[in-house]
Amino acid sequence: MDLQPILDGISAKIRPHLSDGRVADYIPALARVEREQFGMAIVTCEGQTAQTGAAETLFSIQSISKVFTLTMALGKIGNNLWHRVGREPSGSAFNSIMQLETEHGIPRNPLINAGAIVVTDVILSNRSLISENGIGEPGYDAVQEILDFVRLTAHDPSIAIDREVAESEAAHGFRNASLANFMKSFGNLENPVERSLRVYFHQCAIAMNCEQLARAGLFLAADGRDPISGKKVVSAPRARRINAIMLTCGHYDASGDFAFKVGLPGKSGVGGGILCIVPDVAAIAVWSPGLNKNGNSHAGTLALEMLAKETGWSIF
Ligand SMILES: NC(=O)CC[C@H](N)C(=O)O
Repeated sequence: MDLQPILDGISAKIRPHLSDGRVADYIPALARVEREQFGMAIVTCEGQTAQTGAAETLFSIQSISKVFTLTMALGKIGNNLWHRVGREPSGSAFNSIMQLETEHGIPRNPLINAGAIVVTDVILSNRSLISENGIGEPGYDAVQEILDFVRLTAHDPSIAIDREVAESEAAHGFRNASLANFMKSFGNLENPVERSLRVYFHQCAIAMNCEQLARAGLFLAADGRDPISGKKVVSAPRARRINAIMLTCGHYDASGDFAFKVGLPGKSGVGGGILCIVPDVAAIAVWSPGLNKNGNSHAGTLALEMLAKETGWSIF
């Protein structure tokens, strides 16, 4: 299938929709991103690539980082993760605190903020790297390990953290701090709250473009093995399960709607990006900063809907 004309067509059709939605404004670094931007990139399991629009413009991956940290945490503690975080859709906003009280500090799933903070805590407690003098700021190593993992899967060592975004996440992260403190009170965080939050804020602030993101997610489309390098990232059953969680939980309280419209596992972030997996076929990344009321990219979702329709790609 020739993907380039399909992407070019979507790019033209999406234009009138780029002014819909609102750019995330909880931190200044995201609030000043120009809304009318759109980029999309596809990498197939056979190594074919196609891209359109601002596919090389860096954006803040935000919650899309939760897919990479989930993969890492499962690699470290396997199914023990499920004692500390569930795998059910939450049906509520990404930063909701409500369910945590009735569910005793166990977040519904790893792709909402509370769940991702637990996942971060697992990474912190099970770091592979030890700082040079062994007594350095322990959080530093976990941040570096997450960044290294993303660089490895994307095959791009230039990927970096936007320090300004990371700092303002911390300066404005009152809601995330409440989630973390609440979970700590139930004994579901092993590390000091500030340390887990620091790592979480830094993973959200990783800056990537659509090309890099699609490449980084490709192992999830190919049974956990990077089909281009041949390197195994996770086992096939694990890749299948990460995809299942993306499908059911990747768009917060709009996960059902995304499955209905697009029919593929996907993970969104408030930076306007979405990573989408077509099992056995391709990984797709789309970016447009205008968000719908659920905090998911408005034009990005629409573009994926168009792509699914035109290619027939769906898991259903
Ligand atoms: N949905 C998101 O992308 C949320 C990430 C954001 N940094 C937060 O923690 O609130």
